[in-house]
Order: sequence, then structure tokens, then C-alpha cells
Amino acid sequence: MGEAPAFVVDDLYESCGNGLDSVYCDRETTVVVGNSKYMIGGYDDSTFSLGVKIFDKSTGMWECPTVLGTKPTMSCDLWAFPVGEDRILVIKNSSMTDDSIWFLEVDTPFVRQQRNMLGSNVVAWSKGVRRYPGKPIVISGPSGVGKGTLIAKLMKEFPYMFGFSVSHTTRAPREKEINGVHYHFTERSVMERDIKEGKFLEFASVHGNLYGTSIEAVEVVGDAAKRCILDIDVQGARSVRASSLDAIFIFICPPSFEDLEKRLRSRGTETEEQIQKRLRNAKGELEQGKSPGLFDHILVNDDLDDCYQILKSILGLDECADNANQEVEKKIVFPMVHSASKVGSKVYINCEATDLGNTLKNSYVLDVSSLRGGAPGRTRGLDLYPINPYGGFANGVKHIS
Ligand SMILES: Nc1nc2c(ncn2[C@@H]2O[C@H](COP(=O)(O)OP(=O)(O)O)[C@@H](O)[C@H]2O)c(=O)[nH]1
Ligand SMILES: Nc1ncnc2c1ncn2[C@@H]1O[C@H](COP(=O)(O)OP(=O)(O)O)[C@@H](O)[C@H]1O
Repeated sequence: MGEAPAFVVDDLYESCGNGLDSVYCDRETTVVVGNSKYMIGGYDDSTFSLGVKIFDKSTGMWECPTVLGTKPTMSCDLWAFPVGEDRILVIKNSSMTDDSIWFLEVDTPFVRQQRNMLGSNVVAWSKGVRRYPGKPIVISGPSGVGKGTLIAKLMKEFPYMFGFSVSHTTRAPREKEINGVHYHFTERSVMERDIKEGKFLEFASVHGNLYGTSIEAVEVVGDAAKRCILDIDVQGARSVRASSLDAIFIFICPPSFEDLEKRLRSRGTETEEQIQKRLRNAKGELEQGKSPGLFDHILVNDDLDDCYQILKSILGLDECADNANQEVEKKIVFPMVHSASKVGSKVYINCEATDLGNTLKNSYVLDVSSLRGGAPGRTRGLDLYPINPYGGFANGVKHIS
């Protein structure tokens, strides 16, 4: 299929301002997607987030839809472009990239589902996040098999590459566990309420306690441009398999049941009663781990270093620790978006900054050809790169590491 030339796309886009003046904070931009016209800008009275209206042809009036998702704060100036038939790309002026690129979903499957459920006009915001850090990794296996040990090794060797999904649990913290780092230790009633409110990707009752992965726990790892690791039980892995999260599933087995018992005891974190419960449950989990189609890889953690090497090779990390660790995401500031135009899946952004009285210019390409995810989570897969090969404030826009 041919790509729409810039002027055709720009015809659909009428800014209420000239894009140069950021003094007024009530600027609104209209965008046509399919048969509908959307107005974005100004602000929502109650939340001071960016306002959204839809033009109702039957009444000739602008209507306020139900707006879902985490909303962007209002912006003095913005650029907006339709992306496909189901969403609008919004670029806020004078913002860091982690707050400047947003998507207003107007007809995605999520929006359609919510519209049917609520019986009203619905749109949903989703924050745009640069690059796709790779598929999340789900690691399961019985208690004491060495999941935590393997994950800790991976995160130590590749600190910039992996981030841990911090689960919620109703179990009591162990001596060295820190709230918010190892788990979010939570009251059962609070967790049950949050589950009902749809805040969890998955949850399960394990060894008599409730455990769950919140959507936010996975998203914050991706926001840091890191690949997410989930340490969850087999029931949780099954739920994630059935969810929209496209992950790699790895099951860890002990070399023998006796070894498992020995490790669990040597860890010294559980009472005898808890150890017995975990060992009883381990039998079921080891059976479940073999369920066809559930796990992509089954690893036996006999010698720790051997098992770790196999894990790394599955993740494509054999020899590249140095390269992987150099991949530190650079933040870009859009001091003033002077102009933005879209050609096909690429948006050309020209920025201006002033340094010691000099006006400095720089240009970027934002590629939206490989979008993934979206509301109710983030939209990932954006690629943003400078056209100016030298970058840096001396040549234009400031880069902050
Ligand atoms: N479904 C699910 N299981 C979890 C989650 N977090 C941890 N688990 C699992 O709960 C089980 C018990 O975890 P924990 O109490 O930390 O004990 P450990 O496995 O012996 O270290 C393990 O199988 C974990 O993989 C979660 O968010 N969801
Ligand atoms: N391959 C291994 N050989 C011997 N001990 C191990 C091995 N892997 C892990 N361990 C030890 O077993 C205990 C349980 O490991 P841990 O990572 O806490 O398991 P899990 O997170 O699966 O419950 C820890 O004391 C750990 O040091």
C-alpha cells in the first residue's frame, strides 16, 4: 500500500495556532480519523489534563467522551497526527521525551470493548515509550529451585538490560526483604480491591497467600527501557500466557526432589510447616510445568553456573555483556517543537533551543511503524533518532543521559 504524502496528512490536520507561540495554554488542535473529528487541547477542568472532544455530526456540537487511561498533563502547544484508523499521535511541546509523546486511542480493540461495556463514547490515552526492550521473561518453578538466584545473577551482570517486576503479596516479609524492592507487601483486602479494579495482569493463591503482578509493575520496567523479568508461579504463568503480554516462558526444575528439599532448608527462610507446604505444592508444580505449550524452555538447575549459561544463551546473551551494558537510553528534550510533519510512518520534528542568546536547531525522526501495546498500558516500539548526526547542545538540542 502506498504511503500518504505529507501534504495529504497535513490537510487532515489543522492547528489552531501557528506552532511557534507557546504563551497561550488553551490552544486546541483538530484531527480527523475515519469519519470522526477530534479536538485535542486546552484542559480538562477537574484534572488539568489535556482536553479531548469529539464532533457530533448529528447535533453539530463538540461532545466530551469518557476519557480512560493515564492522561497527559495539559500542554501550551501540541502537534497531532492520525496513525492508522484507530489512534492519534500527540506530541507535546517543550517536554522531555518521556512526557511528550502520547497516543489517543479512538478505535482500538480496547476502546471498542470499553465503549460496548460503558455504552458511551470512549477514548483512551496511552503514553508513548521509546524502543521495545525485548519480550518480558516469565520464570517459574517450585520454591527453592533457584529462580531468585538466577534472576539476581542476570540483573547483576546486565543492570541496564533487565528490570524485575515487583509483585504484590499478602505474605509477611522475610528478614532481608524490602517493601517495594522484593515485593509490595499488601493487605489482602487492598489487593482484592485492586484486583477487582482491573489493576492486575495476573494473580494466584500460592502456599496460602495471594500473589499478583500489577500492570504497573510491568510497565515501569518498560518505561526504564528495560526487559521485564517476572518470577511467578505456574498458575500465574498460565494467566500471562492467556493475556496480551507477549513473553518468553521458562520453567526451572531441580535435579531431584531431595536437592530441592535441601536447598529450601539451607535457605533458612521458612518454618518447618511452611517448608512442608512448599514441598507438597512442588510436586504439583513440577507436573504442571510439563503442560504442553505452557513453557518455551525447561531448564534443570543442577550446577548453578551451567544453568545460568544456558539461561543466557536462551536470551541471546552469550558473549555480549559489554555491548548490552552500554545500551543506556538517552533522554531527549524537545525545548520547542518548531515544526512537525508526518510522512507515512515517520514524523519529522524540528526543534529550537536558545543557548547564550544563540538559537540552535535540531531535527529528529520519530518512527511509529512498529508500535506495540497501548491502552490500558503504554504504547511501545517508538524509535526516535536525531537527523543531525552529531547531536549535543553545541549543535542543537541538548541530550541528557
Ligand atoms: N502468580 C504469581 N506468583 C508469584 C508472584 N510473585 C511470586 N510468585 C510465586 O509465588 C511463589 C512463592 O514465592 P515466595 O513466597 O517469594 O517464595 P520462594 O519462591 O520460595 O522464594 C513462587 O513460586 C513465586 O514464583 C506473582 O506476582 N504472581
Ligand atoms: N544450582 C544450585 N545449586 C545449589 N544451591 C542452589 C542452586 N541454585 C540456588 N541454590 C540455593 O538454593 C536456595 C534457594 O534458591 P532461591 O533462588 O531462593 O530459590 P527460589 O527463588 O526458586 O525459591 C538458595 O539458598 C540458593 O543459594
